Amino acid sequence: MGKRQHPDFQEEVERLTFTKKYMEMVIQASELDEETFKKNAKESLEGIDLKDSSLSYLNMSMNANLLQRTQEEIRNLKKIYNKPYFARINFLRDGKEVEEILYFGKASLFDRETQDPIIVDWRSPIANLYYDGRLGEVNYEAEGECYEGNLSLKRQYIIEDGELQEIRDVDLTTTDELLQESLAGSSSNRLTDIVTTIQEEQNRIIRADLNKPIIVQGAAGSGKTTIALHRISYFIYTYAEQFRPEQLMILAPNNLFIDYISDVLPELGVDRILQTTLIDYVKGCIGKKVQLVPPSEKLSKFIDGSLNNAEMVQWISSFKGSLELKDIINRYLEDVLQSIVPRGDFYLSKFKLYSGERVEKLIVEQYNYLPYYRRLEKVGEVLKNIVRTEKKILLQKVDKFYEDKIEEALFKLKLDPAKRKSYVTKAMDKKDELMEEIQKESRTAVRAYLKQVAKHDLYHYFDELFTSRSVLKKYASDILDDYQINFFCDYQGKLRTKRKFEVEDLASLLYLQHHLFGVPKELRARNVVIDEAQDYSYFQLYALKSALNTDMFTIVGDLAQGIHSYRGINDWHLVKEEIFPRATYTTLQKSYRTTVEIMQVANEVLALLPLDLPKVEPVVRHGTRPVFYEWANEAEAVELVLAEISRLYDDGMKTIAIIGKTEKESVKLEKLMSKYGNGVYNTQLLRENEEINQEDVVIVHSQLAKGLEFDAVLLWSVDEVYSLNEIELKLLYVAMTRPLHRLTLFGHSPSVFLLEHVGEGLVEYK
Ligand SMILES: Nc1ncnc2c1ncn2[C@@H]1O[C@H](COP(=O)(O)OP(=O)(O)OP(=O)(O)O)[C@@H](O)[C@H]1O
Repeated sequence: MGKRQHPDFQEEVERLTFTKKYMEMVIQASELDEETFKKNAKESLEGIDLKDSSLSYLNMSMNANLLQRTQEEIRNLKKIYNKPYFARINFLRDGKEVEEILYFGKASLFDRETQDPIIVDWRSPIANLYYDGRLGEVNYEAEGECYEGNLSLKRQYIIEDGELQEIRDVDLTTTDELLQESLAGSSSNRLTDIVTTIQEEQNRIIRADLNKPIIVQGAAGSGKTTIALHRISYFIYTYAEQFRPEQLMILAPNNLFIDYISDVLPELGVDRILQTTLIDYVKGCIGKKVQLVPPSEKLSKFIDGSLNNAEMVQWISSFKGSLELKDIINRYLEDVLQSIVPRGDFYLSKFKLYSGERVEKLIVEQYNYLPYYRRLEKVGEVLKNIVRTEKKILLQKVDKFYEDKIEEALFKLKLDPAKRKSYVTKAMDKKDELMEEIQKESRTAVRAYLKQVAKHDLYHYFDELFTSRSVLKKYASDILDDYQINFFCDYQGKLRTKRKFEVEDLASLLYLQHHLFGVPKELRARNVVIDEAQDYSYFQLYALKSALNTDMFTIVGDLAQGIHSYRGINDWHLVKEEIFPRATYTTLQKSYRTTVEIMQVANEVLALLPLDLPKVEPVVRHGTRPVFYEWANEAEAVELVLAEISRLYDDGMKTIAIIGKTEKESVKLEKLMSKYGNGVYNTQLLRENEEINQEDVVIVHSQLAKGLEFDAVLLWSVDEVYSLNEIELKLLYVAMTRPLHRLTLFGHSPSVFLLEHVGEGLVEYK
């Protein structure tokens, strides 16, 4: 059927026109409301009644809320005006006679008089029928109730610039048509929203119980990042009343990645959420400079074999991320806690105001929900209050005591006049002295009492535990042997001399910071999304959970891409059992990014990994086989690369990346391109804190390419070859799974990409 020959096409054009008109009207009316609210705000500010401020403030804040909501409504409607909806369903509820016709879009719009929905938000419960339901008998849940009925139509719309281009009815056979088209499109170096084509398995994750953590092991290109972002959007929609977007946080692997996902969040109606990296987050929590050894340095050294004592360095990296280290720190913290309990009772002058035992109880038990140093502050506050109230009573008592004595001397005791005089003077002096002492000490007693506790900064504690062999041994002797303890302390000692930390240390730093000093309120997110979570360590996840005091995490990752597995996670079940016992664990096996031909080759590399992961199933989309070009010298290699880039552009590829194995290799590739490339194509050597320039051919190393995607990828090996060890296999797998459409390999022999392990006929050799 031709594009516009659908029998309902005209009717749908009319519906679209109506919807747009209605939106215009609502926008206009809301803009008028906006003016009124603004005027009200101005008037209530001018006429603020200082005597009756509570009522005025109440009015003002109500008005401000209305203004904010109206502005948001206007913003949302304007945003979707050119594409108000993308799908429709016809649903006959059981027991009803008239079908509901519902249009789904990225925001909702209701008829202002009847409250009937004109557009239904894709995140509303009933939208499940579109994503989940086949035609026929279906049901959906809303607010704990299950609604059943019959779904007779699922229709998709292609609307561009506010004009209806095409409509498609989705039945059992054609469900994937729009998905196919959307995947066949071009990558813009930017992640996009997928609300129109969210698949059933993805929808389940987006809408999985929002009150529980979720762990997703997803194949390369299965939509993990995309889904995690859609889940945030769904969360904010569902809990709009309880959560502000600022209370949500995304932890991304680097700033390049944050830039890569930055377009999709506003598209999904989520823009004020905290987006950061683990490194920046921990720095923010500590509030100090943390000088890190460049995180990729160790990986590069592992790869090029330049590490001394690699086995022990590997051990130390994984130990720093283990929950055993957390146990050791816990033991140490118990002693730290004892060390901050002031010794002895609290006195004001010679009067005991509070027993040491009670102070200890406050610190160890009563305030155990607070960081240690906050507990001390609290004790300070308690003692100050006591001083404030007790001081008056004490002064009165002292006054009375000496006045009684004086009176006795003057009127009751039989003393000779000289003695009496001296007695009275002494008593008066003593009284003055004591009262003055009480007055004076009342200002200093608390400070003096707490001063006995030696205070230190975070690094002191970190160093004390990790660089002193005797201290570490005290807490770790049943976990580590002497050789390990000595190695650990020496290793940390060297880092301390350089005043540096490793990325692996972030877990301990955050954990100690949380227990000793606490994390700033604005950084205590209530819901967290972690992407590329396979690169985190168990302890990092544990420390984050403790510091944030919530287990509301969405954790997505792929063990097959765990290039930092020497320090990261190897087993999601351990994460679930030991850190997030309430979590739901789920897997995504389908890849939406890559063509069947490319995925077949990547799957062969995956099979070489010592991991128990099933093959990735590409969504059926065919392309050309990956091609291998053999070169004899560097100049020839560049020539071949340039010719391929030209072909790729001719074939309509928009974003192209050349991926080198390591950072060093990609620097070399950039040099070769500028030496022999005659400036035919602009290249951009990608670094961590850069934005991708879409027009340029991007040169990037495999580790940094993780998470990104391009229309076409050229793997180019000059000096560096991929070998069969686990890290390098993972790097190769990551690199091979970046393209949407085309993969070309350049090397001086097929074995540099381990192609001898790839089944015959899967790669074309030139
Ligand atoms: N349901 C879908 N409809 C359309 N496109 C989709 C769908 N799911 C995923 N995609 C696309 O597939 C590509 C891969 O998605 P994404 O980057 O989220 O995957 P990932 O699992 O995070 O990948 P990786 O682990 O390799 O980084 C993106 O271009 C995304 O837009």
